Amino acid sequence: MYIGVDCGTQSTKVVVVDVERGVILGEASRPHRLDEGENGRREQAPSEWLAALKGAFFSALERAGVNASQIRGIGVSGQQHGMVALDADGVPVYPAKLWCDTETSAQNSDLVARLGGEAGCLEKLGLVLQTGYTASKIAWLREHQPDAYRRIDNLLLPHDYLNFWLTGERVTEAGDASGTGYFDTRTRRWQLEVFAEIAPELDPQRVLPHLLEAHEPAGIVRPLIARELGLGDNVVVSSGGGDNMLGAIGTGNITPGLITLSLGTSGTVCAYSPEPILCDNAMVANFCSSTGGWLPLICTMNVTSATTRIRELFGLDLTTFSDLVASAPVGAEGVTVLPFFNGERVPMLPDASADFLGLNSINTHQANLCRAVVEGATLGLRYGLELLGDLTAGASQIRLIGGGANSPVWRQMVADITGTEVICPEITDAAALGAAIQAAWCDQRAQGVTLEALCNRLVHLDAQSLAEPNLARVEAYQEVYARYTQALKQRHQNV
Ligand SMILES: Nc1ncnc2c1ncn2[C@@H]1O[C@H](COP(=O)(O)OP(=O)(O)O)[C@@H](O)[C@H]1O
Ligand SMILES: O=C(CO)[C@@H](O)[C@H](O)COP(=O)(O)O
Repeated sequence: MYIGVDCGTQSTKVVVVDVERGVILGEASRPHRLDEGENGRREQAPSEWLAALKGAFFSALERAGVNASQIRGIGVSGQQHGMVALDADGVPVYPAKLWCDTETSAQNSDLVARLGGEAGCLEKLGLVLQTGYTASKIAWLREHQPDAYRRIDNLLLPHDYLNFWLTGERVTEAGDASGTGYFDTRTRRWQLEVFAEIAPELDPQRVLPHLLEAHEPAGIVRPLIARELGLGDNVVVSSGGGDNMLGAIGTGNITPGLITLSLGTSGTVCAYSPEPILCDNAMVANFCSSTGGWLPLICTMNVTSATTRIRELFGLDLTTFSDLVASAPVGAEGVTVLPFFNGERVPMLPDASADFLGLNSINTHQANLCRAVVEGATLGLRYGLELLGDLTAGASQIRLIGGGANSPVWRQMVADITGTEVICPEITDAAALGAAIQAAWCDQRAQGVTLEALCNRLVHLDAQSLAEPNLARVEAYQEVYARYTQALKQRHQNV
């Protein structure tokens, strides 16, 4: 039995997997709070992740009917980019600034300029720095919290921090490290010249975690934690990775030809490549995978965060919201929403706010507003999919994951807006499943067990979730998408 953990933005999920029988035995989640403030500040206390992990761990085991002593290995997936800066005692010097924090957009623009603009970033890092990546968060801390900055002894990402708590080891791997902004995604090594530009006073040998290969263990669960969780001795913890990297494993996206699309707090689209990617469009993140390959990706910042905002504004539960979305026509009678409540990464508008366009006395009602915000979030992902261009060539199916994938209405909308067949894995929290699969790979690789074999055994698609594009709606969405891109163009001109 193996455990997969996924520390997302809104909650931490845990799955228990029986690898021999190829079944998921139980899953559970626990929420965390998001601390939002002026100027795009979005932070979380890492202690909340630990509390959520423990709560979800015990609950998932109970649901699975499994005793913790039966667990052989754990894999951890985490929201990407978050800055977890620890002091010499392993205590955070400041709350974790998250991937969706845009308070550091000025520091990001400054860093991009100092690295020689987009071309300089591509040459040095293999990707263009974006607000949200870890680099500008460190630069921000240096400028705004110099006392905390001076106490930094280690710079980890959320999944590294959970691995550190489990094992006591300060390590990372290429998938998540590629979202720091001080890592060369082509050579899979830290980029020390760029790191010195961001944090000249910090010694990279001391503060940057040791880089592992994806199949290597982060360590063994330390005795104190093993006792607390009821685990046996020598439980292995795999390298883990960013949630998008482990979501790719959990959808079987470990060879070219598939697209994984996530409707989580963020929206992401990614495709696997066995070779390094050097897409020169600054919005494409040329990340590494957590399997030894590469995973070019686009990320939009306002997906379920945006739909939840409107749903809660109207005081609706998920079912009523979904029914209202389904009741409105394609295109919401001319209402267009650019849902950039949190600023946006793709398109690159970190300081943007949301726009509701085309409202008139006839079309302004709940159903259209609900549909338009879901359409706006989904049209943004089509825009991202188009940016990936040839990187998704040959892919005939979208594997849909994340909380929003539980909605049949949304699944059909993704199929109609992208014109591509959509299917969900049995478990929409594919990142947690991917983490469990990676843990089994790490533990059983020496016996000749391959990642491909494990994915074949454990990634089951849910035939009930299949959504085929409806030709009439695909056609209708061409015009809606044109309206959306026109609104984007207008927005860019106004920035
Ligand atoms: N049936 C559904 N329809 C629409 N949204 C849903 C549905 N089920 C869950 N969600 C939304 O999914 C979000 C959580 O998604 P998740 O992928 O777990 O996020 P994260 O990993 O970023 O924490 C919540 O905002 C929740 O409201
Ligand atoms: O920043 C990115 C990807 O670059 C986000 O995708 C985060 O990794 C957060 O993921 P979710 O909480 O939405 O799953």
